[in-house]
Amino acid sequence: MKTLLYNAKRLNEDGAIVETSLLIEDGKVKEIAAGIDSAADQKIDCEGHLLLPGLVDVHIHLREPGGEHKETIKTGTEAAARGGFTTICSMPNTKPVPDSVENLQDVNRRIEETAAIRVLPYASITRELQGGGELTDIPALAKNGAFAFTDDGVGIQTAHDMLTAMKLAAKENKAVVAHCEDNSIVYGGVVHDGEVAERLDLPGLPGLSESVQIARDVLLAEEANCHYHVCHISTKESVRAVRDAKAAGIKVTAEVTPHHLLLTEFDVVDRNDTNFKMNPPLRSKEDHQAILDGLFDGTIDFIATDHAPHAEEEKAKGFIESPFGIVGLETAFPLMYTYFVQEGKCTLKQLVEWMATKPADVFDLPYGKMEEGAVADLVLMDLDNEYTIDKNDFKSKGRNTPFHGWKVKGRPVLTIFEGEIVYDLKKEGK
Ligand SMILES: NC(=O)N[C@@H](CC(=O)O)C(=O)O
Ligand SMILES: [Zn+2]
Ligand SMILES: [Zn+2]
Repeated sequence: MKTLLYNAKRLNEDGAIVETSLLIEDGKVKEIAAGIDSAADQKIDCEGHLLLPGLVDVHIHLREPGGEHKETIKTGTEAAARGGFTTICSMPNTKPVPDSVENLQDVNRRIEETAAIRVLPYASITRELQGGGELTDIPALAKNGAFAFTDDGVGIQTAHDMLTAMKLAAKENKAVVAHCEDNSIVYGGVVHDGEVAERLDLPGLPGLSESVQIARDVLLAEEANCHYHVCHISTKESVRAVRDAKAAGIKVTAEVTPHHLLLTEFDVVDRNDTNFKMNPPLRSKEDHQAILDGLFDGTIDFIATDHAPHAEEEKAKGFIESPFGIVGLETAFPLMYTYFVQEGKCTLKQLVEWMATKPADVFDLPYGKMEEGAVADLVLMDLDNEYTIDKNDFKSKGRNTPFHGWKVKGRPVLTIFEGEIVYDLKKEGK
């Protein structure tokens, strides 16, 4: 089976946009060159749009099994494809938790049956995602399809448990991926512990609960010689701890979310708008500047959405009672393109590195690059397509976004996974 994508553009080595065509054969990129004139079973006119490697997101929540009213593997992967993603890694805070080989195999069976794109599932570090207590059988889970290990949603509370997990994961050449939160200094917080918490009279979540675990964990990672990856980094001190650890040669990497790059605590203005409630919370202006600096100097390696869908009735319970989390898969690229690339904060090449190449490289995945011989995971972006984000338009079941109504430019129009079309904007009649 051959597919020819013609009349397209691509980014060259220097980040310039040049004319191209691309030939797919049997699910792989066969040739990338201008004016390929080959016989093909299918020819697609790219209408001058930009071909990029399919985006990669190593931090998303699919909710299946156990939370199908929030999202399913089907709806979550359709949302991902619509957002231009072809590889996503699913977090283990499901019911049941993938904390045994049997449960992990069940997740993989479901993925095989219903996923629109590639899903690589995490297994948990602890039984039932308790952040401590009994650890899972990390060697067995590693040998049976765990992408990496995490208790995302909770922090690992003791150094002993974290060290044991890291030593086991390192032996299997797997990463430990950490939601960093020391429960002893969280104090029931729901927004950043700062000016806005006081103004809105909401309990504050101190940045220290995150950074103190990162500072601990980088030393444990050094001892265990383990790849340690920090989820959704959000504070100045956290960035400093990662920067210092990298300088010391420790195998640490970190991700940041689009919402922490685009918003601060001052965007939380309404005590009832829980679309601004997520963990970690939107932080101070100083923290925001530090994560920008960290992303630009390479301390923070890439962007991940932390797509966390919740049902509307759950999010309607107010700032104290509602669950933490917002969706992100369908808005990440347009938001980052509009508010970073278009505003001259970064180049398009940098954005593609942060959203495709680097997350794949950090986890040794053979994706995230558009090159001959690679799996044909591609996205066609219409950089001139202007529209308004509408939560009611999402393929995700989640409507919990703080970006509803934002004007954006740049939109995936066609997503190709292993050589097959998995999303086509034209079919939406847009
Ligand atoms: N980020 C969130 O606010 N929520 C996530 C959990 C998590 O990523 O910690 C969720 O599963 O809803
Ligand atoms: Zn988390
Ligand atoms: Zn998460």
